[in-house]
Amino acid sequence: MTPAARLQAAIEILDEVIVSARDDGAPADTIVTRYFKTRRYAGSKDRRAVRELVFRAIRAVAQRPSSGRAAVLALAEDDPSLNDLFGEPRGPEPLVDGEEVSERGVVPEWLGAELSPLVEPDEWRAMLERAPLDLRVNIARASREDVLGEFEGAEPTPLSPWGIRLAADTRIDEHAAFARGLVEVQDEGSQLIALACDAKGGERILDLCAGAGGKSLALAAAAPSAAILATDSNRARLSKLGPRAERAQAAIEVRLLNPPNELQELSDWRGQADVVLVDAPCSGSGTWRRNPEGRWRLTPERLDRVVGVQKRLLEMAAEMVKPGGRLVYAVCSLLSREGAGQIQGFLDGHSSWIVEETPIAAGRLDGAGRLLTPGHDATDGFFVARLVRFC
Ligand SMILES: C[S@@+](CC[C@H](N)C(=O)[O-])C[C@H]1O[C@@H](n2cnc3c(N)ncnc32)[C@H](O)[C@@H]1O
Repeated sequence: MTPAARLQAAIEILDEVIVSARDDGAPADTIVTRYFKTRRYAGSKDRRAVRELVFRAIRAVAQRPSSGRAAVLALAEDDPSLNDLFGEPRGPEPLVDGEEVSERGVVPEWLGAELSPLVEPDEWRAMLERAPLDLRVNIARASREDVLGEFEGAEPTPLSPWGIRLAADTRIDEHAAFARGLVEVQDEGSQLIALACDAKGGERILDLCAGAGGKSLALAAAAPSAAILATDSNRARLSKLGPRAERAQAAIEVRLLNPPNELQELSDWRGQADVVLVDAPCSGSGTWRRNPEGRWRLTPERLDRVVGVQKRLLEMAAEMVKPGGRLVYAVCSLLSREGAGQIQGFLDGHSSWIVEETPIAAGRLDGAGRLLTPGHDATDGFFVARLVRFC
């Protein structure tokens, strides 16, 4: 493909990404892969170059653009050589005076006021920088030092005692240590959320929003004799946990929940849990460095909806904790309403809970919890708070 044809392909893909972001459809990565399934003439260099263009355009524009072309024109403001490709054979249509160019930026304008006051504009750029590849060592089966030696160029992560860091594009799915269940891909920030639970052997631990089980597996590695129940309302995500647990040789019970019946479905855990982790669905604003088009998906209505779900999940989780037990609430978000605001609301309505300092040496205090940010901690962005039920 010529450079002009690659640019045209990027514009076509971006058009699809825009529709998908509006309709809550497939992620950009999937759309890129799908696009090339029907275009066998494109070689691996073409695919890589087009993918790179698509993601550079997504990173350049904060708010969902009107078209792929408008997004690419925003990118061309940083890289004027792209303008020369318009009107070339197989390239995009020639440029027209006064054409719409999307506004460049990091944070959508309407969302700026929602960010935690800790996230000052000088650290916004870091929210879009490429993340390294972090692995969590399965400390039930190997030490970090042993596993470090198995990966060339690996460094220990600075904040999590379980993590090792590799270059962003390292492939590990065929690595022997991965196949043997000694490592899992997990951002250092996610590892710190599991650390905040301080899981101990013999405890009953409920991971209420377990998804594909990344944090359940970390909890099982930290406390192999704990009784861990991983639940989620998404069957597809939860079904990934079984094979991962098998590879890690971790004993984790899995249960699919069917909203709005979660309380009945968890009746055997009511008031029984030593720890409940609520890794709640959220805006994902802490993970834009991995999913930059998350900015295009978010709307005020979607944010309101997810804040409502978080509140409901917190209420439900509180029912499961036994007196003296702890509730760890986390969101991969940098928005106050989902983090510090959500916990303040909970504390205002529940007098039998107290805040406990999270046992992680990272982040900054944000209300009743801690905030990890890409700019300050070089992790994905997370809010985490730990509450204890005293009666
Ligand atoms: C942030 S993700 C969890 C990520 C996961 N803990 C991990 O470490 O990979 C939030 C999860 O909450 C789940 N969820 C949403 N509503 C739920 C409900 N009512 N009950 C249980 N899980 C729910 C979603 O399906 C999603 O998998």
